[in-house]
Amino acid sequence: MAIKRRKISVIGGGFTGATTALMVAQKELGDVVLLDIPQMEGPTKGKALDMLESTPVAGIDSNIIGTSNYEDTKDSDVVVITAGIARKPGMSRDDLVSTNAGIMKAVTKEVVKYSPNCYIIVLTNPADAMTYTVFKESGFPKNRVIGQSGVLDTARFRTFVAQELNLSVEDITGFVLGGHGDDMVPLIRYSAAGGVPLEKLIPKDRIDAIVERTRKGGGEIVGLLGNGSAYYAPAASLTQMVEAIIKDKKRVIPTIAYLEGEYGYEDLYVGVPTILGGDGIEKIIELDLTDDEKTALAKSVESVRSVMAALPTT
Ligand SMILES: NC(=O)c1ccc[n+]([C@@H]2O[C@H](COP(=O)([O-])OP(=O)(O)OC[C@H]3O[C@@H](n4cnc5c(N)ncnc54)[C@H](O)[C@@H]3O)[C@@H](O)[C@H]2O)c1
Ligand SMILES: O=C(O)C[C@H](O)C(=O)O
Repeated sequence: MAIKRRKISVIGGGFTGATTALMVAQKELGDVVLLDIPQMEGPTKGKALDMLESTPVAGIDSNIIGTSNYEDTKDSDVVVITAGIARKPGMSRDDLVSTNAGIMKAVTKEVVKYSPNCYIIVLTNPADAMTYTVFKESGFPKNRVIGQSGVLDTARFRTFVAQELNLSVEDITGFVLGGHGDDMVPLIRYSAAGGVPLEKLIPKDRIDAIVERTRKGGGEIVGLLGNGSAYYAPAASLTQMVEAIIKDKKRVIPTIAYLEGEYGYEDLYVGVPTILGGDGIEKIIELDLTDDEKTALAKSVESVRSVMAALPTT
């Protein structure tokens, strides 16, 4: 049988969706379908065509189409959900919960109908609660519903550490645990520059400042943009996750994963280190935490649970 290209659908053709479609295509991970609501069909088709016309210049053989018809997403290998509203200055991600939960339910029904075997990556905020909503609505096994926050939060942390030390971003590693909110938990003990623990390289007050900036990293961009939220780094993060699945890379990266007892929590989607490969979340890595880290994680989990309590019940 002929080998076919992979198919990646991106639901929501706004800032993050369109940027993700382009980045995924630029890595030749497969053919890309960008879908938005019928009222946005023209702009969605226009963005996709514009991207497609960049492919000869870039030397890329990925087809890219824009649509509002879910039939075009049929048999996707990976579906990325970015549909929904984004916050504006003065809002928290949690303010988006009821609107976006409704959108998640509607979108998930269609995604599952046309791609019953796909892997779903959820970006829409509040991301932990939205990933949970998609999981419940899809009926998929937990390894096939994955949320994005940790790659982005860790990327922000790595950026700030690299700036602080004037070192290559490539050599900085880190992990951010917990919910995608202002009380996320950057794990300093597991962060390093070229293998050297950060605590040996950066004074405590500077580390604390970097942790604080990382926690508020989304808000920093929202404040600067004035009308929307970050999309380049989020799209790059989604692209890394799509690549990990499509190429079965078995990357050790933080994702929003469903916990069934890991870290002491049940029936909850929250950010933890995972192995992401050809079967989605193949493993959750349980790190030993100090009492302080456990307390910080508990506080972050509490925030996620309070957002989940606001999820519509029907
Ligand atoms: N988890 C993260 O790290 C992270 C990072 C960035 C953005 N986000 C979130 O991702 C979401 C999208 O952000 P954005 O900047 O792309 O916003 P955006 O407003 O630019 O795009 C959202 C798009 O979704 C579309 N949409 C709305 N309802 C839809 C539906 N039912 N079906 C299909 N499409 C629909 C809109 O028409 C719009 O084009 C927001 O909720 C934002 O907060 C999360
Ligand atoms: O901050 C936001 O609202 C968007 C996203 O979650 C981010 O962290 O950039």
